[in-house]
Amino acid sequence: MQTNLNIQPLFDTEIEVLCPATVANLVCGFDILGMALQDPSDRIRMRLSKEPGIRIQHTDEYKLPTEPAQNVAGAALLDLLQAIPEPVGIEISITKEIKPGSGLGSSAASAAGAVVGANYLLGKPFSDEDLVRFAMAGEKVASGVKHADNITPCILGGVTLIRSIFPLDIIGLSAPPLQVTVVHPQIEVRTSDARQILRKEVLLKDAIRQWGNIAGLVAGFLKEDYELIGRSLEDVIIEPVRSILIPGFDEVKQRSKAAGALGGGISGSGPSIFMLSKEAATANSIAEIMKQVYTQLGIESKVYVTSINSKGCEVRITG
Ligand SMILES: Nc1ncnc2c1ncn2[C@@H]1O[C@H](COP(=O)(O)OP(=O)(O)O)[C@@H](O)[C@H]1O
Ligand SMILES: N[C@@H](CCOP(=O)(O)O)C(=O)O
Repeated sequence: MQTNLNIQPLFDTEIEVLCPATVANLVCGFDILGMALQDPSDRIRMRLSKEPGIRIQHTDEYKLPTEPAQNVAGAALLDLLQAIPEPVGIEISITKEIKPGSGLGSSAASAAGAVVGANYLLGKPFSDEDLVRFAMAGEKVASGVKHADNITPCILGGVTLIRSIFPLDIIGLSAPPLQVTVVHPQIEVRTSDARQILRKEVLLKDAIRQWGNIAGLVAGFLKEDYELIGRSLEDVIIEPVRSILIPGFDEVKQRSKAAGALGGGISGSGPSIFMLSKEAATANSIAEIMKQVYTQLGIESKVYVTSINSKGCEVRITG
């Protein structure tokens, strides 16, 4: 518990938090790189209560657990509440547009949005780093391990690099304007499953290639060098294993690149696939290719043509 916190609870205020989807890994940066998207987003309505405890409701069809310790938002809030001296209650109602198991940071959106909202209602006693730490307790519930590559861009917006989680070291990266096309084939890949199939050891030659790509991608963002970004979007470690779980992956990637995409790959742990491009017209052509691939495979899909969200979770007073 932190004893010197300045807590000023807003008991009579109701808020809504807009929580953006995120693309983790950015192909080569497993667990360390991520970016927030303009679309889709979840919404969380929240208020404080004088009756201690966390009460969770869902207004969507996903039948997610409402028991706080099993819901990622609840787990993150339990961690946050342990850090404050006075017991308070929190009531939250979650409306998900980011389907769980999508690879678009569905779990992170709930965990991040819940702690951003609670911090606002408590008079903002916590730093962004504190909020990332609390929200990681939610990711542990969803995937079995703490990782901050979705949580951080969801809270801060933009493109972020997590140099380390213990101790937490976050670097916000500038990036040139980019169009992002995302396809979410309507199959579920749980992050916990997609982590279990990964090899535990990496060949040195693959590690060297991956380091080159991560460094190249970060340099490409900072230098606004689209060609460098494109050629660094390569993953020789995770993608060869996980792409097997995603029907149509190779075709989407190959045809999107032929249509002018800078590059792309699996979004988070999949099954969503994202592609980056410079021009809006290219992003729209890629969307058509993605739809075609999944129509031909007989798999329902949802396609988003969007861009980087620079704000992260946004709080609005509703009552
Ligand atoms: N509020 C919540 N939002 C999303 N997923 C949740 C929530 N609470 C618990 N979960 C669980 O987390 C898992 C989804 O997380 P994950 O597999 O990481 O999906 P995603 O890749 O979309 O983030 C599911 O098992 C789901 O039941
Ligand atoms: N680095 C994690 C990211 C998981 O992202 P999600 O959107 O699938 O939850 C991983 O690749 O396992």
